[in-house]
Amino acid sequence: MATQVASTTQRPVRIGTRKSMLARVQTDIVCKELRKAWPDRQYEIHAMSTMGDNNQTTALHEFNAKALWTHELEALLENGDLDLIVHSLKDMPTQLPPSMSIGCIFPREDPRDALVVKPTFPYKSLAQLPEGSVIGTSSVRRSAQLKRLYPTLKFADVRGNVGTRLAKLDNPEGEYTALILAAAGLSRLGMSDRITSYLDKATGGILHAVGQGALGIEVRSDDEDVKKLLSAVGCEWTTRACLAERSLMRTLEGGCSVPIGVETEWVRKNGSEFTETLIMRALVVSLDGQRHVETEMQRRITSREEADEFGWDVARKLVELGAESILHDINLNRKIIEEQGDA
Ligand SMILES: NCc1[nH]cc(CCC(=O)O)c1CC(=O)O
Repeated sequence: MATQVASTTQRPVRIGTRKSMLARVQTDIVCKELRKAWPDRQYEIHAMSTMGDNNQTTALHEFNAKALWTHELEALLENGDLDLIVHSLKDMPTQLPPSMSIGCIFPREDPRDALVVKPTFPYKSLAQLPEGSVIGTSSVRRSAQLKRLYPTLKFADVRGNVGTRLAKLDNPEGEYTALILAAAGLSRLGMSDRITSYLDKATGGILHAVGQGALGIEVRSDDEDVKKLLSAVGCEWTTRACLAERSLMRTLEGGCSVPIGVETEWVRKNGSEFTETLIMRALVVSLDGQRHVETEMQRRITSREEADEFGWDVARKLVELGAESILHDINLNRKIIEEQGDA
């Protein structure tokens, strides 16, 4: 070891991630692309468990869940122990500290949500589930949209990483009939065969989370070296679509705890080639699924700034349609929960 000569005098690129299997698989994707683009650099992967991984009991929506996943890794990035962090974009707060930025966004996996039915049941879709079936999901975005469409289903929290959740579903004594999970996570883990059906606006009737299926790379805003490395590996189509989604969410001040669903789609020419026209479908729904507003808009997007502006305009449209009063009630509800928590 001592005689091994480093191929470069530059310091290694230190990549931070969480410890879950999904986080590691996603980090390997990023590391592999960086090696391909910059073979002369060295890369180190540091996987850490975070507070979000360790705390499985407190309901996710009771505090700022996004900050929970990212805070500890961000502190290491800030002080230089890490050079970049690989996140599921959906878990990244829409507002980063000024010293941090998104260096790039990687190509998106299937962004849809998926229904995963317990293997001992024959049901092939949500519509086939009997009255009172228990759906495991901790996402109010998923449960609120589904309550609206399938009022006879029941919803229960399910925590832990993807593997843990599937084990809870498969447990013969378990309470869940089915789970809702991101198709992207299952696919990256090589478990797409667990998907019973896909849920999107056209088929399952629900819209996915902002940034779902994409990987966001967080860097120090002033680190030109790492930003240059990342400029060779991102995907500009995914970046613009996701920046528009994040701008929508930021404008509506939604976090994990606010049921905002979205779908973005680049209009294709001749069935395949992307054009610069982006379609966005977006929705805000009350926690009980009783009230909702939704819209669909499309616009030509030629820069990240235009993407940002588009998201803002779609949010304004939702507000015009009445999103404000739904969001107001949700925030009120959250405040009451927090006050009870203090007591
Ligand atoms: N909140 C957990 C989380 N964060 C990212 C993914 C899946 C991968 C992705 O959406 O990019 C998941 C699991 C899930 O929602 O099923």
